[in-house]
Amino acid sequence: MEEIKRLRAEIDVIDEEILKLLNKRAKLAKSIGEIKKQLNLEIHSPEREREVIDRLVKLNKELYGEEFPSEAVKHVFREIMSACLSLEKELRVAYLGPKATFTHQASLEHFGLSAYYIPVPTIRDVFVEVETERVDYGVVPVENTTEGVVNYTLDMFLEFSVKIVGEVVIPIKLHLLSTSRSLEEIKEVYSHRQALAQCRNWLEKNLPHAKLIETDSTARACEIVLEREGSAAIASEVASYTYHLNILAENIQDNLSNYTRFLVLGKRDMKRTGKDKTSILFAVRDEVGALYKALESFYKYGVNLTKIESRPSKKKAWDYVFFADVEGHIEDENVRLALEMLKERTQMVKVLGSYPRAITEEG
Ligand SMILES: O=C(O)C(=O)C[C@]1(C(=O)O)C=C[C@@H](O)C=C1
Repeated sequence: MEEIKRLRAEIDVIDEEILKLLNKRAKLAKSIGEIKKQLNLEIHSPEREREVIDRLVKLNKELYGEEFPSEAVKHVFREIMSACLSLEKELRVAYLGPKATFTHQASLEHFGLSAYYIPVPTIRDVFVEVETERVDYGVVPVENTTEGVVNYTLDMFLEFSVKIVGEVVIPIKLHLLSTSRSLEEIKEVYSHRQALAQCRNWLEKNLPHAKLIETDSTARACEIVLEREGSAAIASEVASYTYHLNILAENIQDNLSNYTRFLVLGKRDMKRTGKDKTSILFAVRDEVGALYKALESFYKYGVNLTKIESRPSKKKAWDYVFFADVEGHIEDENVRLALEMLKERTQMVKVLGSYPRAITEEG
């Protein structure tokens, strides 16, 4: 016990030191904010934030052998910079709500707890908020490892001129939430279509007679469940706290490594960080080998194509557009040349954005 007391006293001294340094850091950030305002510069600098995190994770590995986990370094500094930024400017972020959706969780992970979050009811509304500059950023889901692409999000890029300025990838852990305490009482299960689909096998095995009802979001399912006895929602752990629901069963998704990718939308071009991705939209001519010729542009300049999706153009029947992700930034020479060639070989090319790749557990 004496030993614990002594060690805690040491921790107290360190905590005070951390606190002192945090306040010193906040003051410096405020000064940077004032200079940026005078010079009319963009206050939020995601490129700088990325640089800070990358540098510290590297130091943490090289100097300290990750005594403090690098994953935690990312989270701690995410929050420190979120708080410092809030002293310079209020960052407004719209996301596909309501509160406690996975998009909310992804937004918090990307912008930290100190941003001002605005839940909006539909993916289209997120695009509208960003396009009309009522918010600085928007966050929408775009694809899931089990269920595939969120077509609705891709289609919005045909209508709006917002840019992709970032991406967030989070593991999706789905739980069965209810006001009831036992599985036997559950007659109805509410959730978003994709969440219900992701738990198909578990539901067939454990609740074969329950009625499955689709809702607009996992969070909306929780709101309904609060008012209906004998019902359960499939939603996140954050939703269980937010709506004060019991977790009846944990991790019920069929595929245990289930991830969703979200896009961060904004209005400006992002600077090159060296770990970037570029998303493009293109339409090919109606002729033999058109897609082959288009994709040859990437092959010729050694640009790695990480994803390609086709969607109806909505202009003409059987007319398609392609959404593609490539590695690199539009200012990288090989990406620039590949896009020039792509423009010559297609009907239309629209760069949706070059942005820093998601910070994942692998780094
Ligand atoms: O370096 C800056 O430009 C700052 O404003 C400071 C700081 C930080 O806390 O490190 C805060 C907000 C920016 O988005 C980036 C970094």
